[in-house]
Order: sequence, then structure tokens, then C-alpha cells
Amino acid sequence: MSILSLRDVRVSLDREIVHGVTFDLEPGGVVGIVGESGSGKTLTCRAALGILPEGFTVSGGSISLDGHDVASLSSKQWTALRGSTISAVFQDPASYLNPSLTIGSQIAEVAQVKLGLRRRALKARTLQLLDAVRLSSAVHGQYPHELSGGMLQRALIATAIAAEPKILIADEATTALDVTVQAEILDLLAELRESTGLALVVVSHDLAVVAQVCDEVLVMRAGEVVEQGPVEKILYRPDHEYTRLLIEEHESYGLERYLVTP
Ligand SMILES: Nc1ncnc2c1ncn2[C@@H]1O[C@H](COP(=O)(O)OP(=O)(O)OP(=O)(O)O)[C@@H](O)[C@H]1O
Repeated sequence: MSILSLRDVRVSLDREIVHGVTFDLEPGGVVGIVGESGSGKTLTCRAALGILPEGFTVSGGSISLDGHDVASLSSKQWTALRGSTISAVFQDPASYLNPSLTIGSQIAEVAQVKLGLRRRALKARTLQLLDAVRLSSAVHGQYPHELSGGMLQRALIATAIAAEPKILIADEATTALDVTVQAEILDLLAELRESTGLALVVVSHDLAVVAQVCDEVLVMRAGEVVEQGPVEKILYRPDHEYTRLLIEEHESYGLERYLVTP
């Protein structure tokens, strides 16, 4: 059974902005959403997370999260699911971490609130999470300003997976990082998928990012899904002119690295 299922999801403010998104995410699967800025990728993710900005509503379609129709969830039920079933990391990790608390205490706080762990178990879990995101145990006592951008994104991923969610949404999570660090973070996400069965939704304007980690891709433009299918199909035999344009744009900086001749 799909762990996350969107059926013709529409998001509106005073007018409809996202015009119907449909996909199924299986446990351990990876769905990518690619498209230019403003195409509706983030709003789609926020709808799935139940955190649409003020004034926005899911105006059509349905979202099923771990078997629950989210339209019927109370805010208390939503809060319980967020973190422990579905979690997210966004661009600019520094703004999601508290500058005055150590990284260890911020990871521990999530594990404490969501898993109810106490002192010793909490410390063990925090160190295990740092190890899972390939950060040394020294980072436990460090503050956000002491870490590089790549390390901050790893720390944020550790907080996002602290309560053992089944789904992680990575929305432009590697965009601000240089290419090498970006590849390392994508490798980390792939590793977590392998080792924990975490299902991923990877959002990027960069087709190369999506090609590296995804099974299925949705190509969005101006709130519409213009094309959708297995990553090999989209990369090798795109039907839509806009997808071909995205591929051409990216060939200049190395999309071919991810294209394995079938
Ligand atoms: N808080 C907001 N208030 C008003 N309009 C918004 C808000 N958030 C998004 N929008 C509008 O909704 C549309 C879709 O935005 P969304 O953030 O989903 O796009 P995106 O594909 O994720 O783009 P980006 O890559 O720039 O984040 C855009 O046209 C944007 O202007």
C-alpha cells in the first residue's frame, strides 16, 4: 500500500495555483518533482505536510497519508503525524535551527517529544542519528554557526528523521550547496532509504538532482504536471517540449553523468 497518495490535488489562494497533482509513494520509494521557480512544487509538498501558508487551501482532490485521509485529521492528529510519519527538510537549514542551542540538544528535543525517550536513551539515539547522517559525535556539542552549509543540512536531516518518519520531503534541500556537497547529501538520502526504508519526495528545479535519486518524476510548469513517469522514460524519451528544454539546459552541466545507457 502507498504510504503517501495524492489524487488530483489542487491548491488555491483566491484562484487555483496547483491544478491537479497525482502520485503514489511506496515505502522506500523516491518520487521527484522538478520544474522552474513558481511552478507549484513547494505548495504541493506543503499540502502533503498539512502546512500550507495562510489563506491557501487544498481546494480539490485528496491526500492519503499512511492510510489516513488527511482532510479528516484534526490539528492534534496532524501534529502527531508530522515528524513521526512525514517530515521535511528545506533549503537554508540555518533558518530552521535555533542558533542558541547545540545541535545535539535540538536533535534530542525531537526524539524526546516524539519518542518519549529519556536521558541515557536520548543521548544514545542522538549520537546514533549524528552517525547516520555522517557527522562526528563532536557536533553534538556544537552550535549552528560552527558548522558548514553541508554539515547544517546533515544536522537538519538528523532532526527530521529523529522520530523515525516513514516519509521525508526534501524540498530544494541541496540547492544552496556546492556541487560536491550536494552530491554527498543526495548520497546520504539514498543511503537512508536503503538502510531504513525511508520513502522520499525530492523537489528540485535541477533535473540532475532528481535523476540521481528518483524512481518516478513529475515535471511541473505553472501549477500543471506536464509530464510524469519513470525517471528513465522522462530522461530518454520525454514527450513534452518543456521536459526536453529542462534536459537540454542540464546537459551543459553534466546530466549525462546520471544517464546510464539502457
Ligand atoms: N505565501 C505565498 N503567498 C502568495 N503566493 C504564493 C505564496 N507561496 C507561493 N505562492 C505562489 O504560488 C505559486 C507556486 O509557488 P511554489 O512555492 O509552490 O513554487 P515552487 O515551484 O516551489 O517554486 P520555488 O522553486 O521558487 O520554490 C507561485 O506563483 C508563487 O508566487
